[in-house]
This record gives sequence, structure tokens and C-alpha cells, in this order.
Amino acid sequence: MRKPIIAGNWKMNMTPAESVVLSQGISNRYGRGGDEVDVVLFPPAIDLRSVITVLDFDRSRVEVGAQNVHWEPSGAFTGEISIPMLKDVGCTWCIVGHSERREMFGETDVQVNRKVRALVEAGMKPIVCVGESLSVREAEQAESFVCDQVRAALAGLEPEEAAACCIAYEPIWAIGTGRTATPEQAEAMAAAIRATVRDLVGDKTADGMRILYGGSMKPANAEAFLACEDIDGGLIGGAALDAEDFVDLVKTAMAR
Ligand SMILES: O=C(CO)COP(=O)(O)O
Repeated sequence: MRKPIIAGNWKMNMTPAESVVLSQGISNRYGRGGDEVDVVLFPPAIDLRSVITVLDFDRSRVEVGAQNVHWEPSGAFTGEISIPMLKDVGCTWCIVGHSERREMFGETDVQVNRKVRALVEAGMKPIVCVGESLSVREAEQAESFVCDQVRAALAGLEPEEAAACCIAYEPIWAIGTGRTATPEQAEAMAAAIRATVRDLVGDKTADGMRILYGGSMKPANAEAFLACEDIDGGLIGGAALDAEDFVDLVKTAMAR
């Protein structure tokens, strides 16, 4: 069985001071944690040091990742953050290709692939985000659109490199809207993603790859998603900003 992941994407929320309070709240409720679920927080880059300090102090098993990264290790890239910087501060994970970055900041499939390859080479764990807009779903193109994104993101990776990656299916129309995909829609897409991964890198990597659902996931609806065969966790936005809700989600995944 694949180990579930509950990941909290804080997006552009929480000052460094607020990030200490939220990560302490999570740590206090979750304790040192168990080994049944991977729990990962994705605060804004400026909060990484504070959050990691809090979690290290509590000897928590909760891990920390960045919301974005540049593929080059250093250089003249004003405003960007590199993989060596993230590793130095203690990050082990990184979100890549979130729809907000694709839509608002013009991130392309080629850039997503560069980031994924650089992260894997550096021994970090990417969560690759894919997902269709409402118009693509209404045109009944959702599956081919999402599977193309998966192929582009994993292009050129060997099976053992792809094995370091997770994929988050986040339909854009369900993000921050309070409207979720149905568990059936999410499961159908997760199964299509797994079949695409199988084509690309073979059975072993596809069977082991963790596929998350994201989009208005919260304690009240998580159980139905986590019960789906091909869904191995959640990438949580709004509900990750509330320590109690977030730890409730972790507990739901533990009971899976
Ligand atoms: O985009 C998301 C996580 O990356 C989902 O956000 P919400 O949970 O706020 O819909």
C-alpha cells in the first residue's frame, strides 16, 4: 500500500511571525507524528527558516517544502530561489507547476520539466501539479489535457527518477471555490494519470507513485477522496491555514 501524504500549500499567506504560530499549532496537535502518513508543509519561502526551526525544536516528523524553485543552481535570476538554497535551509520537497503559477506567471510545461529534473537530480521530492480549467472539462478534454501535462512534466526521466515524484491532480475550477470534484471524477483522473505514468516509466514506478487530490479538500469531504483506490493523499490550500483542520485531515489519512 502507498503511504498517504497530507500536504499543506499555504500559498501567499502567513508572515514569518504568523508562520511560527501556525506551525506550532500543527506541531502541538500532531505531536511528533507517526510513520503512517507523510505530512508536509509548504509555507512561503520567507517563512521556511521559521517553520523548520519550530519543527526541529519539537523533533517533529512533519517535513517542509517550497512552493516553487528555479532549475539553475545560482546566477543572475533576480527574485528566484535555487535548489541548493532550499536544501541548505532544510527543505526536502517542492511543489512544481501549480496552476496559479502556470496561469498567473506563465509557467510552461518545459519549465515544469526543467524544475522536476533538477529537483530529482538534487535528491528532492517534487509534487507536480496538473489540472484542467472548467472550459477544458466542459469540452470533455480534461483527461487528455491532464495526461499531456503529466507526460511533459516527467519527460526524460528514468523510472527510478520518476519514482521520486508525486503528482497532485488539482482541477482549477475546484481550487479555492468551495466546489470539489466528485470523488468519482477525482478517482477517474487519478487512474488515468497512473495509466499515463505506467506507459511512460513502467509498472513498478506507476504502482508506487503517490497521486494526490487538491481543490477545496477539508475535513468534511476528505474521507471520500482518501477512500479512492488511486488517490493517496491531499494537497490542501485553505484548510491548511487552520491547525485544527489540517491535523484533522492528517488523522483522516491515518485512519485510511
Ligand atoms: O490549490 C490548492 C492546493 O495547492 C487547493 O487550494 P484549496 O484547498 O484552497 O482549494
